[in-house]
Amino acid sequence: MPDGTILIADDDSAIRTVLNQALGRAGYSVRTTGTAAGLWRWVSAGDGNLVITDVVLPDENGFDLIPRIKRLRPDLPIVVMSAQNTILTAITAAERGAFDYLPKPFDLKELTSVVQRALAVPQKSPRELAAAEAEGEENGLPLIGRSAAMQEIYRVIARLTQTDLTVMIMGESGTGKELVARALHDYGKRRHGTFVAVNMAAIPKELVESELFGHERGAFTGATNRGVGRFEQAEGGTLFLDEIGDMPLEAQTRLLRVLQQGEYTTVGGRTPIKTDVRIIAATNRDLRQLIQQGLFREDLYYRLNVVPLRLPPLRERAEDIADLVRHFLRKAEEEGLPAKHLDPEALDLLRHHRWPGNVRELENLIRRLAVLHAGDTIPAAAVAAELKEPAKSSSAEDGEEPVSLSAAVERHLTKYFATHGDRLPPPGLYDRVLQEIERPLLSICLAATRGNQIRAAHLLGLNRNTLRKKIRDLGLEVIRGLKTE
Ligand SMILES: Nc1ncnc2c1ncn2[C@@H]1O[C@H](COP(=O)(O)OP(=O)(O)OP(=O)(O)O)[C@@H](O)[C@H]1O
Repeated sequence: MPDGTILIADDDSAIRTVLNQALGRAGYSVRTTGTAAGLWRWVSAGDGNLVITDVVLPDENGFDLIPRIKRLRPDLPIVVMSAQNTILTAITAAERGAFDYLPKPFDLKELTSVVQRALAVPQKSPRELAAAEAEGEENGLPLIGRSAAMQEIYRVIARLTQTDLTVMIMGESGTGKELVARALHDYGKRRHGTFVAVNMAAIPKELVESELFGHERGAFTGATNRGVGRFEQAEGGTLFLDEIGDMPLEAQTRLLRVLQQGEYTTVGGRTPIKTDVRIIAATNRDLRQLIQQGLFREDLYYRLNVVPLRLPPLRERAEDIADLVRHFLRKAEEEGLPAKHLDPEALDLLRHHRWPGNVRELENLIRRLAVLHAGDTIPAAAVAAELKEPAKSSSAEDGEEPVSLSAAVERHLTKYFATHGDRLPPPGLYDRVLQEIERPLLSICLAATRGNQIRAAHLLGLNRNTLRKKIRDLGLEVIRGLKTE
């Protein structure tokens, strides 16, 4: 039979009754009150082994009460319940020293298991009471969505704010992986350090190592100066490695060393450099499959996957769509567009869409509707037309197949430039980019003509000798009869 007295503060008498019964049945003795003053009286008298409190109480905000309780009784665990289910509620609860946070409505089984854990773990002394952001102010929220799936994400983020653990964020493109990584940084211990994001897929493979670890002067052709790597930039802060599955094997080995020994060497350098960087990785690919194919190191996978966080696709949390739409419409308004809202039927259409490009696709669609639609209520027909519309110029952003080659190249290059922040990419970009395009262009044409160079030259509109030279320069393998017709 578990023992311990649980003090419950909630102004809703129905909730008090339900909790009283559920925890009483589980064997605890329970005392309930509808006010902060009632709770404070018990706590200051030394009663109770655990507090469960609502945030909004008639006489005081639960969040203001927590630090006082913690000062008086640092070991008394506090569980916060709230119907204001935003990321800030979860984080504020963690910052104020709450043991856990339960978004309302919650499952009673979940409550009992939180209670068991809280009573089993000896509480730490109160943590730094960081100034909490104004609660419930949706405008400033980094992540929108109150679905159960997002609540779970917020709780994990809140638990991680006091740690430096390596996190692996998994999720389809556009689900908000980078946003979560930023939230982990912005609300964590390293928030005063720099957040550096690098997209592995956007950097030419041969440059990944120097990009991450920096290079010495003369380390390779074109390295006329010492190059500062992303690790150095992120010192004391967080390094976000996006699309980690695209990291070449040699760079993986260097990264593993950082995670094992906390040090690295620059490209062309010999002296190991100590580093203090928190790593957050993200992927939209199945890393286990890449491991099986020999493309990803298993030992690195385990080092990165200390805390796995799976971001659900938007189609699995359709209940978040209304909040997201409101958020994006408000953003459009802030950008100077007239205020608009969506007709309920239009919203329904959005709830039933599959969203292959996830939140990014929704964001772009709302922006398009806000720009293109004249009236202040956007009707279902306008949404239906947009959803039916095949790719438009911004659909590459939506995570669907890009419309045109130039749109795809533009998207790729924009990402590539963005990964350099204020700096410019290494010189020689023109030739590198053209080669990247030339290579698939030639190999696809050669495959289509079953390696017949005369036909391939004709298809390309190139002189045969020019094609032959390009094949040689690019080191392409030409296999005859590659493609069966
Ligand atoms: N929960 C959310 N609330 C508000 N905006 C969101 C949310 N999730 C994603 N977004 C927005 O959607 C867009 C895509 O998000 P983000 O870049 O974080 O996704 P991602 O998973 O990292 O994508 P990719 O895998 O393509 O890099 C961004 O503009 C981001 O602001």
